[in-house]
Amino acid sequence: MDRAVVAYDGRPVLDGVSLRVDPAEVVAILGANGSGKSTLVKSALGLVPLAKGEVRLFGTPLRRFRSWHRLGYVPQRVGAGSGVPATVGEVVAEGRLARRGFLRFPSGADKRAVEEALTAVGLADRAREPVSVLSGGQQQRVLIARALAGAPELLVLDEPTAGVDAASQEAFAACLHHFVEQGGTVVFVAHELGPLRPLITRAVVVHHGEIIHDGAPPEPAGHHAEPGHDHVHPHASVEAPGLLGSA
Ligand SMILES: Nc1ncnc2c1ncn2[C@@H]1O[C@H](COP(=O)(O)OP(=O)(O)OP(=O)(O)O)[C@@H](O)[C@H]1O
Repeated sequence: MDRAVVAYDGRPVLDGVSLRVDPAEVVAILGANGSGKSTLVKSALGLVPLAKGEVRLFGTPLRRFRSWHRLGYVPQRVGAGSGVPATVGEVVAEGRLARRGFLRFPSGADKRAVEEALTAVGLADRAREPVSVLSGGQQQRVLIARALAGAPELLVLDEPTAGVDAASQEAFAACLHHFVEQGGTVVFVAHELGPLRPLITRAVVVHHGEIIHDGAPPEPAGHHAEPGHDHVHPHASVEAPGLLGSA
């Protein structure tokens, strides 16, 4: 994306942001609440219009981009179980639609892709259950499986681990690791890196609609690593000055 400007009701929320992601990168988009992280990701996918600037996906200007099967998107905190009752397997199968077209019945390859995606997130045995009976973290894993089922090259996730139980966070980290090993590219929004920290190759910190750091992941503050430090500072690692190195 090049000099992207996004405004809601005339109020700028992204202020001329330029960002390029190359194949095989694992990029964490960090920043405080309301800094513009979700808006950055959504505008990069054409879900929010740009007031100025340009977005290219896989080198193609957004308005001409049609290869949506090349990317998988997991939105922020949308309960997979909200609204229509659906089973885990049905939700994940939606992830195949961009590949198979809406009017054809699922092929053997579609069914295998759904099974593999559910296995990757550790929910293979839950396919026939209604999504609504799963925990929040498990529902988030269902959405990740839905994105993986389309066999994307690029996975974009908005706060995949926010409010997610530890087991789901670990399952997600393992599945991301596998995806990256297979040559996948990942961009995700996060408040805390947690078990994802070892996977990321680059951190982009957004502050008031601008990128204020792009490079090495910020180190956790020293005292946070001390045993016995148990109270939570969700944004401390990205808000505290001096944690971002010399950038
Ligand atoms: N659809 C919208 N209409 C109006 N204002 C919006 C809309 N979406 C987001 N905003 C505002 O734009 C700013 C940036 O929001 P955004 O969701 O991009 O931030 P964020 O960094 O992802 O925050 P969070 O960590 O809380 O998800 C916030 O002030 C938010 O209130």
